[in-house]
Amino acid sequence: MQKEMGELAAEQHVKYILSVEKKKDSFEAVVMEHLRMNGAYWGLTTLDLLGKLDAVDVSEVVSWIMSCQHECGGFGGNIGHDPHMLYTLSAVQVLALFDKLDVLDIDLVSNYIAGLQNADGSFNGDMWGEIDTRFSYIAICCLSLLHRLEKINVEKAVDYVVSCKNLDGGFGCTPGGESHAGQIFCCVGALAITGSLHHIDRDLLGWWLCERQVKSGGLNGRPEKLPDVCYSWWVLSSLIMIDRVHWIDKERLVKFILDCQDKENGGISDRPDDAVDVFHTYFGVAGLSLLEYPGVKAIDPAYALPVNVVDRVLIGKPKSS
Ligand SMILES: CN(C(=O)[C@H](Cc1cnc[nH]1)NC(=O)OCc1ccccc1)[C@@H](Cc1ccccc1)C(=O)N[C@@H](Cc1ccc(O)cc1)C(=O)NO
Ligand SMILES: [Zn+2]
Repeated sequence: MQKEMGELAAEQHVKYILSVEKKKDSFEAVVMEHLRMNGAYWGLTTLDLLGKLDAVDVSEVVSWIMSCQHECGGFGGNIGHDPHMLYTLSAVQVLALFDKLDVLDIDLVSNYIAGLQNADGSFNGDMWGEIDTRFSYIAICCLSLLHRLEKINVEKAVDYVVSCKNLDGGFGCTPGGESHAGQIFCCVGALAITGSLHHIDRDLLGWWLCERQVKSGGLNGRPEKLPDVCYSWWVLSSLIMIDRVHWIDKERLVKFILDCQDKENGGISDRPDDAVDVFHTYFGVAGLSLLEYPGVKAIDPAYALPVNVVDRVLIGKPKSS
């Protein structure tokens, strides 16, 4: 039956995610081939948020993930692809989802990440040396999940992130870089995980963030830009971490996300009537989770993983025998 506008077509989105996992020759699969490790994280976290992670073959996914690991400890975006921070975090996050972190040589992976820190506290994305606050977040999030934060200089890592704070209260990818919602998520997330949120002016940054909401209810990434579902994550998770989420209209944002669904074939697009993809399906469902939408599991705004997964990994529970 035709669902009225304001409903999450959860079963359709589950079917869509499972279909993308299967199709190897689709346009999306080819375009995203080098990002396949990220795609696994987006798709599988969506399934878990919708309570359907048991629909996948764990051992098949785990062996594929491990076949992407290099002897240096880092993971590539697909089999045979060069290792990079981006894919290493996604691999760790997926293994955490499955409660399979014990398949990892934890010290090998954490030495790979720690080896990418520079003297000024910043991080390179890989051996080619691109520096970006994205990689500060990835290093801190990953090492926190692996209980190996002591392998890096956390104080210098925090100092570098703070050095990227702008006069508008936001953060850029390097010192002096323009404020952008994605970079703000990375910097706020890194500070949240290291217990360093006191460096943030919550009202100033909260104002910049709540100004991202446009009349349609959607959020954009920078002033004057179009709204985009993935910013429902980058902006919203940042607002929640600094306790200013009440400054936006949550109902209208829910409506914007629901309007971006393809309710027949499943999937969520960046804005209404655009083509759906796994990336925006994940960030749409994750956004609804942050908005406490019924039927969606709670997600942790800093770790971008279901709360029950974060609790299990950080607090740890005796492994079920
Ligand atoms: C690499 N990438 C992006 O650059 C997206 C593109 C986009 C989607 N909607 C609007 N633009 N942008 C993006 O993730 O921006 C958020 C962001 C920017 C900087 C830092 C962190 C997050 C997306 C993939 C994508 C490409 C093209 C179209 C859809 C998805 C992506 O992998 N984003 C990564 C974060 C990221 C962002 C930028 C990068 O250069 C690399 C990685 C992520 O979300 N990991 O979980
Ligand atoms: Zn987007």
